[in-house]
Amino acid sequence: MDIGADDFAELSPLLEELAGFSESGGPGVTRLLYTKAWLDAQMFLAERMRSCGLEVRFDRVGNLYGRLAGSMPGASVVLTGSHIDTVRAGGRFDGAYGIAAGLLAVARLKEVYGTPVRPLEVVSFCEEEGSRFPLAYWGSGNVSGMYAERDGSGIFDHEGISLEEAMREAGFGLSSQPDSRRSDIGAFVELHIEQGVVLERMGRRIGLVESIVGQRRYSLTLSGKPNHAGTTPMKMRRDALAGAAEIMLELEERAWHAGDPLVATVGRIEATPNTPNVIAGEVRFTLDIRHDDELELERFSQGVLDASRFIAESRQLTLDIRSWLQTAPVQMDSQLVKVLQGVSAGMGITSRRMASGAGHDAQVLAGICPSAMLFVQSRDGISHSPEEYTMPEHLQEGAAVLANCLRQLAYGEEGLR
Ligand SMILES: NC(=O)NC(NC(N)=O)C(=O)[O-]
Ligand SMILES: [Zn+2]
Ligand SMILES: [Zn+2]
Repeated sequence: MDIGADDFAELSPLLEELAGFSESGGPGVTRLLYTKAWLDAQMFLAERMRSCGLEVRFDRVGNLYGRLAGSMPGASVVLTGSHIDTVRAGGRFDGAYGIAAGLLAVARLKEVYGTPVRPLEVVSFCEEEGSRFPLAYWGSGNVSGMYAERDGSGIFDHEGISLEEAMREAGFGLSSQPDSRRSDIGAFVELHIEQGVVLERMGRRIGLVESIVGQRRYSLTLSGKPNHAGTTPMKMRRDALAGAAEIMLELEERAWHAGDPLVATVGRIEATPNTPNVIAGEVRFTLDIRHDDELELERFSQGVLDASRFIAESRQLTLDIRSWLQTAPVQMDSQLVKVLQGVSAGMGITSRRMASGAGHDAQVLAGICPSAMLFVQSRDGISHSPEEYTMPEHLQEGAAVLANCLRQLAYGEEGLR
């Protein structure tokens, strides 16, 4: 008998508990890499994994694993899970859902079917969003080899704390801890909220992700001359904030012109000294650019950077550009997508193949093992916001589909390369 949505009544309370691990003050959930809220959440999950009878371990960068050993010697691991970090003032489902559902799914499989053939693991990746440090996928990237632990040096957060320092402060980065890099994973299945409106509009319950967009992220620093707002005539100004505004509008206009699926965002801006009666001497801001075609993505990004240089020069500003994320669009494993589709259909649950405009750990894991993703609906497509919401019945249904997929992958003698 298949596991069903009713087996996951504990899911919403677990997500509620996880949402409690947040920087205080709200709104929404803020759980940035290696902060106290982050560490408390990982420790809470570790305890929960232990109480479900899983073997628990942290790796060197702070990824947390719960493992159910398999009976076949040397068999590759079937892995599920997602990321524990959030954006600033994010929702309670992005990332946390895939971990909570994965944990309960593995626990339920253990209860119902006992020891699997292949080892079954749930992971709580330490970081995916790129919200604290100018770097994203630190967790899965250390697993895949996209990053090495030493890449944490020379990367600083807003307050000038290095990634390396923050990692050590949280109790990681020790040579006694297991190396993060893995080569024993046979398949990765990540369950996540859609964060868009496709499923809701189409009236489908499960999204089967076929591809994930490519991304570019940059930090731009424009420098001009801070000066008095009252005594400096307009023609004598070198106003970094006005220059930044012009670049932002140029970016937006180019993005409109390029059309779907190109999207471009300036999500963060900091002006110095950020005072009403001082012309801004320096402005730092970010660019986030995405497309499902690598050539288009690269062409658009270079065009925007050239235009930004031109704007800076014409305003006598200096421009420093730092590129800190470049990911190519990634296809999910077609065989695995078929497995997920078959399981959904077998449970009588409607599904739809789709692309993801959000980045995910699954795109990083795809570099080392067959990877695929399941989506559930997001109310009104809202995410990266305290308003993020998915109905409990949808959450539970997604967990049940995940559990049955994991069962197919880990409890059969065949099916994995
Ligand atoms: N699922 C996500 O929200 N991912 C986000 N984070 C990364 N790293 O892409 C994003 O911005 O799309
Ligand atoms: Zn996110
Ligand atoms: Zn996410």
